Amino acid sequence: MSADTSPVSITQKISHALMFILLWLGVWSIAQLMEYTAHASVWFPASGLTYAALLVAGTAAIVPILFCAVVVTVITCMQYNLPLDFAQSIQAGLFFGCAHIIPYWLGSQVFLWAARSERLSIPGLIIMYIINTGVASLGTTLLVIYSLIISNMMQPEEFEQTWLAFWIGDYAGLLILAPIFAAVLSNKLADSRFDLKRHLSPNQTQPNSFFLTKLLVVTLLVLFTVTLNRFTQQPESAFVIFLLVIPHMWIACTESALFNMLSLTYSCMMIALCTNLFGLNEFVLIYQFGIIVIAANALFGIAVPALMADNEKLQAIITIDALTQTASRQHFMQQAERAVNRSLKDSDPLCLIVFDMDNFKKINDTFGHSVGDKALQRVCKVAQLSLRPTDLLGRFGGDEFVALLPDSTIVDAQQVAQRILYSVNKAEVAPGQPIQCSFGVAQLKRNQNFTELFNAADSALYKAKQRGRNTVVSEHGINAA
Ligand SMILES: Nc1nc2c(ncn2[C@@H]2O[C@H](COP(=O)(O)OP(=O)(O)OP(=O)(O)O)[C@@H](O)[C@H]2O)c(=O)[nH]1
Repeated sequence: MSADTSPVSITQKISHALMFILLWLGVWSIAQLMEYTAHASVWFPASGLTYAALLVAGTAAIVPILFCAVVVTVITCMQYNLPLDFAQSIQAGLFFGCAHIIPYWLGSQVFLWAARSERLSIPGLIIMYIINTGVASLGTTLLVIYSLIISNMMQPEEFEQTWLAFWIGDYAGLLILAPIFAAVLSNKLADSRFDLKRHLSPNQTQPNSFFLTKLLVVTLLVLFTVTLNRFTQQPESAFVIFLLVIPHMWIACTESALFNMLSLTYSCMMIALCTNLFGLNEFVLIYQFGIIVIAANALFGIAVPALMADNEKLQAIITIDALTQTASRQHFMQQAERAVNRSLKDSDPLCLIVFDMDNFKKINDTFGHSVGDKALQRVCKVAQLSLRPTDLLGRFGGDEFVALLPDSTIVDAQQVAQRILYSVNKAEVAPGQPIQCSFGVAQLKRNQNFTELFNAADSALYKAKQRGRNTVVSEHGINAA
């Protein structure tokens, strides 16, 4: 068995490693296009890929990334004509690889632990992610610069002017791209250790309306900022880029997490390319900070649709009885109190029917709880068919139900109760075993409140039980015809 499966898993591992290598080198080449000074890009997408790969694939991602680190170091040595021979550049590549991987490995494992423990809410997890990636990218920055210095690829005095741009570039790549790469990789890998979809509400694969308009606003704002900055050559005009927070919050609050991240990637690519094209290297740190602030804000926005969906679920739990899909006791009481006030104010009649299944305990004991549950559901379905859309059916607990009938007199309500009883009797728990119910009906009087109305209907129900069950009794003790 293992002889059969191990070659497949080795093949899979090799194909995953090749995928990491191709993806990483591709992403690194894109970053090269956006490099505005030696060793520093406006943002560094490869950092996002490294973090995501370590998060999703764990140690399996280390060797391919290390290999890529060596390859890009050899290329960089040639690109900058650095005085390193081949063996030295390989050694420098290994140093760079370790310095790049170790902090991201630690950061991703801490994040994985937090996500798996499920102790943090989505906003909590996002805060944790923003801090975690910030610290990890700072750690990587310091270690990588140190590795470049000891490998003679960078002079110690270059540290001061490089570290901040280096850090922010890595941080931006991480903040924006790691979630996208994590989603792509966890889809591709069968043994993924992290599934982003579990933590966010299921992603829509289609954008919502006006998505293109939102992107157009983003595009115009970036173009406006870089044009203004180009003409004025003043740092003040570069700060206009922070206004991107507005369209990105609009996108974050109205689009799924996927389109939120894609639009952020689009903005960052645009900013990086435009600052290059418009020759704004002097102000690039402002743009980098703009990217970080916009991305961190938009990440919080991801939580909004998820929180709204959670809220809707909670609202449904509070207002609807899970078994019968009728109004919960709490919701029914709220609605009934409002209806009572309205009825008293407008002098409109209002009635309440309280009904309870007969010998329900026996049904449970004889046929089991699940048959009992089905009987409860059946009674509600049948009752609902006899009610108007303006009536409200609720479950007060166990096998006791209530129906509120606005604009109905006691005669109307008795007829409705009779109709329900008739339909309920036609339903069977088992062949030859019809469901039976007892009903109490009452009409609201002047100066009564809901509790008094309920007590009147409930004591009518008590009489119905005393009179042999399976009948309708009104508050005056009269059996309905
Ligand atoms: N299957 C099921 N049983 C429930 C549920 N909630 C309460 N019960 C049962 O409903 C039964 C209600 O029993 P009783 O209050 O004695 O009422 P009854 O047997 O209908 O007797 P009468 O009302 O006097 O006719 C209890 O056995 C509860 O365990 C539920 O959600 N599902």
